[in-house]
Amino acid sequence: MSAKRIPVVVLTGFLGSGKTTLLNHLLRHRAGNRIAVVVNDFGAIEIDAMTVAGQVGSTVSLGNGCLCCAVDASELDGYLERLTRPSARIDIIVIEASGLAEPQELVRMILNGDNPHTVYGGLVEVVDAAEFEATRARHPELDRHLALADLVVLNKADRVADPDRRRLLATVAELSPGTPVVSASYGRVDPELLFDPAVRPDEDEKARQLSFEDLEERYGEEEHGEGEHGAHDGHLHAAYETVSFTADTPMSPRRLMAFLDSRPAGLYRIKGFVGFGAADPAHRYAVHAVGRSLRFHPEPWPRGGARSTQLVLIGSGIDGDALLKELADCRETEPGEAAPDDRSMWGVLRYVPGDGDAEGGGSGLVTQTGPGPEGPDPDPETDWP
Ligand SMILES: Nc1nc2c(ncn2[C@@H]2O[C@H](COP(=O)(O)OP(=O)(O)OP(=O)(O)O)[C@@H](O)[C@H]2O)c(=O)[nH]1
Repeated sequence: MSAKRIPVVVLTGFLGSGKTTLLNHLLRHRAGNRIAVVVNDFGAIEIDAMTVAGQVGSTVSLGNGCLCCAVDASELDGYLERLTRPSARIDIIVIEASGLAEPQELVRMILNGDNPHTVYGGLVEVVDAAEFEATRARHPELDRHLALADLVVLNKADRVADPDRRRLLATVAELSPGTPVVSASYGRVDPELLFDPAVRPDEDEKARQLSFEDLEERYGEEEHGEGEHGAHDGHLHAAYETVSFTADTPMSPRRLMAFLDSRPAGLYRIKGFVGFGAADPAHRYAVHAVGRSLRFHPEPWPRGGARSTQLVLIGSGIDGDALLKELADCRETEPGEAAPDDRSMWGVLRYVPGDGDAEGGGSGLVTQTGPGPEGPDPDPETDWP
């Protein structure tokens, strides 16, 4: 059998490190390669799948739950089987793991799969340069994620000063000796790093990458100890709770900003889309909170879909029900409560990145509608009010 085997690359990294951003960059610069994407969202609403969808023909979503603990690995096997049919003409498959996934479990699933048309294409670990040290202090297990990586992308380089970036590069090099590390902003890495045959494992390169046996040796029993959370003990997601919020009534910009300003420290990640009704009828606002940073990206509403707000909140030690109630209270109480010409959107617009801070082609940024915020625009990434 001489049919080419399709590399399956696993893209991992802690919550909000920039995996979807990097993936979208790759999809925009794929140099003729046909890429299939498997997205593993954590949360009942598949925000990541929605963000990637539209960029690529073959996006499949594995839905709610952590792929690393998929009891039913056959769902992934089924997708891989479909994606590797010759009629799909796929050159490379990228699995974007949830921000709480255990990379070794994913790698194990791929190495252990019996699909003769795929080959493990390596693990890309995305690191958030601005959050890395604090995240590592909370989750020392991230060190071993780095140790497994075939390529580390130190992302959000724009958010750290050069000496800090150099220190981080040195730390990553120590944790993952011999692994190539590139720093990037908005995931803008050279796609060749993933697609180049030099990175693709072929028969001779097996020695360089992990084998199933290596994994079993390193992580075999230790990862599967049964405890309070069953087989998930020690997994990042065991400590996190995810809640999903949907509203068909527009959100009040003022009340939503008050909610975001006072969000609890444990609420590490918020992502989704917000509709502000009459305050900006033409756009929905993609929202991303990662740690204390907050961003809104206005984009035209997709045609034909319902104009609803959809948010996923992920945190540790959070009271999910209370947060959902608070969010429900952020809905407009009267239709058209926030008008386009009042100042209600100013709080939101402070967190829309400026031109010099775009993610590059196709990020969907638009110019601000209505009057801009007064005074100089603070750096929305660092200036938490
Ligand atoms: N300043 C800055 N922001 C970035 C960079 N890369 C990504 N972001 C922003 O970080 C936020 C999270 O990015 P995503 O790509 O959604 O992160 P993710 O890892 O897919 O998130 P999860 O799937 O929730 O784990 C978004 O607001 C991005 O625009 C970067 O290099 N610099």
